[in-house]
Amino acid sequence: MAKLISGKELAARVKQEVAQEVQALRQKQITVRLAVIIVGENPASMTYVAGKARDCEACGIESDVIRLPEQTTEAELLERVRACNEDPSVNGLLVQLPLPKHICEKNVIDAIAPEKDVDGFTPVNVGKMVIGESCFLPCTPAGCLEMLRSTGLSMAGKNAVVVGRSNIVGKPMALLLCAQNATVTLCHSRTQDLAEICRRADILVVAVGRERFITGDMVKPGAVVIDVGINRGADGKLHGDVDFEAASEKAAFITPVPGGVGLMTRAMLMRNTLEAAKRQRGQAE
Ligand SMILES: Nc1nc(=O)c2c([nH]1)NC[C@@H]1CN(c3ccc(C(=O)N[C@@H](CCC(=O)O)C(=O)O)cc3)C=[N+]21
Repeated sequence: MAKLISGKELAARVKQEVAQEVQALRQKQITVRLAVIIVGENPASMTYVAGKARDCEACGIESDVIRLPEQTTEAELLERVRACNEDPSVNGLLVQLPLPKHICEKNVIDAIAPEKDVDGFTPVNVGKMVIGESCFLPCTPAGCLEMLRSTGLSMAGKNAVVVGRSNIVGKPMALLLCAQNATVTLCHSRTQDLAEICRRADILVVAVGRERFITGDMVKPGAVVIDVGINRGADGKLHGDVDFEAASEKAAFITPVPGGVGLMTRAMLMRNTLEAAKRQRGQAE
């Protein structure tokens, strides 16, 4: 039976550390602030943004949620982004994705000042990550890495399989695992013999967005399984991409959904926001 990697416990620990540092900064009259821009009323996005605002409060980080209507034009949104870039009281800035179809996500991400890009989505931060320079790591893969570290197992030389090649999760996850000296295989919708490849994985990270995509027979006995999926099932509940019950019988460690990677994503955002404030402060001095 697999041990559970609790996103709840790990995220609480990270947030506790962030809260302590934020408090120490406050004693020096330094505040930490995150601006979150959300366009439209996608219910999932609204839930995530509410969660981020709650985490900010728990960490003593000031949060500004800027809610814009669905019909907001790209030019109007870009103007908001620029205003946040120029506002010295804003340390971290993120624009919740997905954006309405009439807005080009690339143009919006490109407009975010890299030093405030706490999502790690701008080309500058992505490029730095690729070459191993200090940067803001994207929150979801960074959270997965923390969960892997929490097992105490070494990643060096292990077979790591990442299923899903999105810019936000799969691709950066593969790079981070590579930096940990794992042997990485990045799989996607065109991969042949996916089950075969998954069965060789000592570390299996899944981010495809399909309920029960990974079945029990695809999990190697003793593997560490990280489930990034968040799917609203026909039962109205949240499910990951992994058949949790079946995979639990094989894996040594597994993350739950809910209560797993999602909570760590938010905790990493808090850490990045604190880091942004410290770096900007360092620049000002
Ligand atoms: N610019 C941008 N940055 C993001 O970081 C970003 C984004 N856009 N778009 C969407 C994805 C998704 N994401 C999640 C964050 C928290 C939970 C989370 O807290 N999940 C809880 C449950 C939440 C619920 O009840 O729905 C859990 O898994 O236990 C999930 C998903 C951030 N994303």
